[in-house]
Amino acid sequence: MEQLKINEKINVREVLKDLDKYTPKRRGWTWRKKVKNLQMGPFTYNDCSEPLKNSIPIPSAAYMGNIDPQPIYTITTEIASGRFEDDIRRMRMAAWHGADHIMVIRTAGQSHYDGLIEGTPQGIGGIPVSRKVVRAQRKALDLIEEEVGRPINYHSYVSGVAGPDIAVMFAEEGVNGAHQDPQYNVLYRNINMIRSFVDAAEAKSVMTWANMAQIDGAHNANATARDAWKVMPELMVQHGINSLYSYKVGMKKENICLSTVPPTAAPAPSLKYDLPYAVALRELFDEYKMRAQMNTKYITSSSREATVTHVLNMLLSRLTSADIQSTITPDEGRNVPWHMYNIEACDTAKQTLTILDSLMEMVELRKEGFLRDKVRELKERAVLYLEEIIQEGGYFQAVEKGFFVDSGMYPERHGDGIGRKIDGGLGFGSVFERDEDYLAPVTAHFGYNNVAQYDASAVENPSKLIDGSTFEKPEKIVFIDELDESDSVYTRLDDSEKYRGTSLIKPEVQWLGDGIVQVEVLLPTSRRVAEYAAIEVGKKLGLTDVEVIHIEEMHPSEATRVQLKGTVGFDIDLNTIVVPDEPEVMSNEELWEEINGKPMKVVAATVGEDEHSVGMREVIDIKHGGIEKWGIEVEYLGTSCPIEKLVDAAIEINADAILASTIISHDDIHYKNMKRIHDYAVEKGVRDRIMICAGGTQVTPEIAVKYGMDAGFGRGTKGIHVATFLVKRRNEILANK
Ligand SMILES: Cc1ncc(COP(=O)(O)O)c(/C=N\CC[C@H](N)C(=O)O)c1O
Repeated sequence: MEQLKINEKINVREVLKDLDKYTPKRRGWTWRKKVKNLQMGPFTYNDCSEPLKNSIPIPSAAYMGNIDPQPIYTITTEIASGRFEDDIRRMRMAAWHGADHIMVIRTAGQSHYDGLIEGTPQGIGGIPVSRKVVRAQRKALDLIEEEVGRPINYHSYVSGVAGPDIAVMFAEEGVNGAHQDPQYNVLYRNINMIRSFVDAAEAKSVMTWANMAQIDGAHNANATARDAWKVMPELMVQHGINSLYSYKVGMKKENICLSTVPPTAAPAPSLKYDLPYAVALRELFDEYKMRAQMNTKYITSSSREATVTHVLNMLLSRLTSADIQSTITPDEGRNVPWHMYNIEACDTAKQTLTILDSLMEMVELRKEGFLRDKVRELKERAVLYLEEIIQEGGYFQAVEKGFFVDSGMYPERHGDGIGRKIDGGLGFGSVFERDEDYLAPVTAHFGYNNVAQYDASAVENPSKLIDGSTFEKPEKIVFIDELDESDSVYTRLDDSEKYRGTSLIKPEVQWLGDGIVQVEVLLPTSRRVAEYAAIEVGKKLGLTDVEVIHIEEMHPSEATRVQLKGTVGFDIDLNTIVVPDEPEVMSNEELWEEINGKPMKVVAATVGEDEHSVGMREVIDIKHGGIEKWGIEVEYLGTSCPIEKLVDAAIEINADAILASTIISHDDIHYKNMKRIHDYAVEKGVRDRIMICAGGTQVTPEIAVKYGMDAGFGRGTKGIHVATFLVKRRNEILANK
């Protein structure tokens, strides 16, 4: 499949073609490459990695030459709408916004499938992670990483009763990272603990062969505990159990990532809890990688609140360390995350980590006092907890006794932990001791394997007995296409075909053509009433399936803020839309020649009671690419300039044009001022020989003209746009004389 074209959408049908012949370009995890003293624009960065070939910077980059610095941390976004074909589109968006770790949430309950899922059925809250889905998404990511110019790590979960099967499939398919932690099976999926640990050894052995990065499941205790900060001691023990088990299976420490979440959020005094914990963890596990996940427990339907929490989570990462910064979408508390919120999460991570560049060159953590006392206390609690587990006979016994996720902070116990039976849970009784003559002629197999009985020279390479396993001979992989002719990507593509490659588009939040929009209203009534009044607003707007997704009191009786979602019943036909051409601009040479040939004078000011000056200065000053650059003579009258003074000055110096900056738009004062300038110039009898332009962030050009301007300039206007207009309009006036 040829490279992606920036101005063309990814063609999912193309991606699906010849999937049975696709083999992964590489295996294993790719870390970002640090660039020491990275120069971007006028700035030097110390904690950044190589810039991208193509990307979308945060909006304020517009003030700084559109630079888009990439922090050194890998940035994760979790994508799983249930339709992998739409997730591919979102992956492309996220990659352009700086994500290089795409984590795919699995369909509800996939941990309980005792085997692989095949084909491309639609998922619930995630996608059924099947070989075909993995292959299609990895193939799409090959194209997307080419487009942005940075390797992208593809990641999902090796958990559940089919863990080893999934690990093998991931290894065959070039998956780059996965969650693998037997404790997750035991505590959160009630899978038998013997089965879980035996499977984990196999799965980890395979992941090691594939050089995959592993993320553990400790973050689940944060999310599950009554009070997340109470499980800090046990979390360190959980990390230790999975990390050491992985290491003993043969996994390299640099591929073992501890999944650590700041345990609290406001209104708790968070850093008093989160910082000591983060320091203690990193001191105990300094040989391993840190996968910092943002807090998902104390997240509500307020995307603003989630974003603030996540920004401070990244301050914590910078104050301590992180190798992977996993983002949580700010709408996680109210939806199956939508496209735009995955992108917001990526931008929040990139923006915050960039702001905090070089932080630890300027601050250091105190070596005595509260922080150190708490760090020590947490370590002591963790060691005591581990000692008691050993006293009780080990991990399995401790789980049986409900040691884990107890709501008391160890050694305080409330007896309400998650208890699991050694002889219980899914898969109990399914583990058998291998016979004397047990043989599995495969690669990366864990444990006893009597290869020598057939060929002593093959002991280190059992698959030699069958001339290579699927790891050595990918052509031996059996690729199963679809199992269900109705529930597959093809039926879904057919259903939404009319929005592919036609002139029809529809608003969407997660799936092409889903028609869902979000509306924000503020209603001058109480919360309870506003909830129902907002739904009426949605219905009167013609929306169906109207639901309130966030509601917030401004005051018990004065007002309530409501965000709702609903579905539109219409398509937009792009053939019926008039899209004005981009304002063309003249070249430097053309402008210099024009102004040299016919000098031009303008009078400029910010009008009315308005002190904003930055915009106008950018349009005027040479160093910002302003109109003086081409020799236009400017008389700048400053800010809060009366209309009459502006026009009188233009008359006095016989100016060719007036430039009025109108930033404040309250009660449409900007348009009212435009009309006053026009009317006063008419009254003075000079309107036909002086061009009048108005500009400002809230100015809509078409409306400015309606209020008597020759031209209006909105957000993002540059000097060259204004200079081009003035020269062209003056030539028109001269031609008509
Ligand atoms: C160790 C482990 N295995 C499997 C799963 C999920 O597996 P199911 O298919 O059973 O849902 C999880 C869940 N957490 C991952 C999402 C979180 N937001 C994260 O980024 O880590 C897990 O932690």
